[in-house]
Amino acid sequence: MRICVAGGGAFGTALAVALSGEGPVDLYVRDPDAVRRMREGRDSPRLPGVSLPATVVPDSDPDCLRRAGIVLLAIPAQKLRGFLAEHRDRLAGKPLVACAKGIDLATLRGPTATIAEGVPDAVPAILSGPSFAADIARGLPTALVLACADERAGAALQAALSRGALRLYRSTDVAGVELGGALKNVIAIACGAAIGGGLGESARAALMTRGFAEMSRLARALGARTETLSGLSGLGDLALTCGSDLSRNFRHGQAIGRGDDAGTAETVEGASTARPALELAVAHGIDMPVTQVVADLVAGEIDLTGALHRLLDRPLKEE
Ligand SMILES: NC(=O)C1=CN([C@@H]2O[C@H](COP(=O)(O)OP(=O)(O)OC[C@H]3O[C@@H](n4cnc5c(N)ncnc54)[C@H](O)[C@@H]3O)[C@@H](O)[C@H]2O)C=CC1
Ligand SMILES: O=C(CO)COP(=O)(O)O
Repeated sequence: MRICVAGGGAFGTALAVALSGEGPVDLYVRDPDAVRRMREGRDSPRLPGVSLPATVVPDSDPDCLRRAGIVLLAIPAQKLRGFLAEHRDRLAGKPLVACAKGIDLATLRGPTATIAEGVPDAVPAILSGPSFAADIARGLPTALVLACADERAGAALQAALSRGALRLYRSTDVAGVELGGALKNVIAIACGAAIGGGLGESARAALMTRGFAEMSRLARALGARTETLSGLSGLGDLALTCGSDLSRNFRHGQAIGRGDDAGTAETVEGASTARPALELAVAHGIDMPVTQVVADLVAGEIDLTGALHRLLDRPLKEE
């Protein structure tokens, strides 16, 4: 079955490379100049040092989406709704695997609900878990989780998308897998800010642990299973992203913590997910102090000192 990866950024390109060992994989990239450069140089500026196998087929003709039996959507969370609206007819009836980690700012929906609304007859699924694009592209061992509400479709996708070093677990807990991936990015910004601001490793561990507690509270309130959050998309990805400056979310936080200009050039999903996560928390009566602080830090409404006081001055409580 022909696979098409939509989105020629770091993750989409890495997935196309990893999946291309068993036959050609189309990589839909909307910019024809970028496609020409990828075809000529067999590389991508988003993945320095990685060469694209001949079986990765960059294509700016969106009809490659129509030809595919499975489409992986490596499009950032805030761009997914627009992408689906533009290509709705080409995507109709297919399994669509969202690879984004975020919550839509305008609708407060995760990627699979965005797919269900945008392409009602598609089979929505989500792929998430600890994985830097550069690791996947180099064929380093990676374990991810693929969640699909339809158990049979999920098992078929798991089989079709697993490769030697790319090991996919499956789940039917779509909400848990989506929220694990989306919310950990927010906590990674908090950890980056702590490290960038010189607050120390103990502060990072505290933020990871209390951050995980609030991620789990919100996910449970939204129908997720608690054990999903303790899995790859949740605790696993939290450990990766909060502990490494290969993470863009972590680096964004580091810049904020140092008082530098954090910039807007890179995709930093946690910066746009903090606010909608908070709106969902308020709607469900859930306390998310770390997420609140990140939303305000990212918006420039408080600085690191203000954030620190906010968290430390909270009333003492049971763990
Ligand atoms: N980079 C990584 O290591 C990982 C990224 N992810 C997730 O994957 C998603 C994408 O991330 P990256 O690829 O790293 O970001 P990126 O910024 O490198 O690439 C995003 C790509 O999406 C394309 N795009 C945006 N709107 C589009 C549209 N309407 N039509 C066609 N293409 C469009 C952009 O042109 C760009 O090439 C994010 O949600 C991220 O959290 C997940 C795991 C690992
Ligand atoms: O999601 C990721 C790793 O699992 C990538 O993290 P960043 O988007 O923070 O770089």
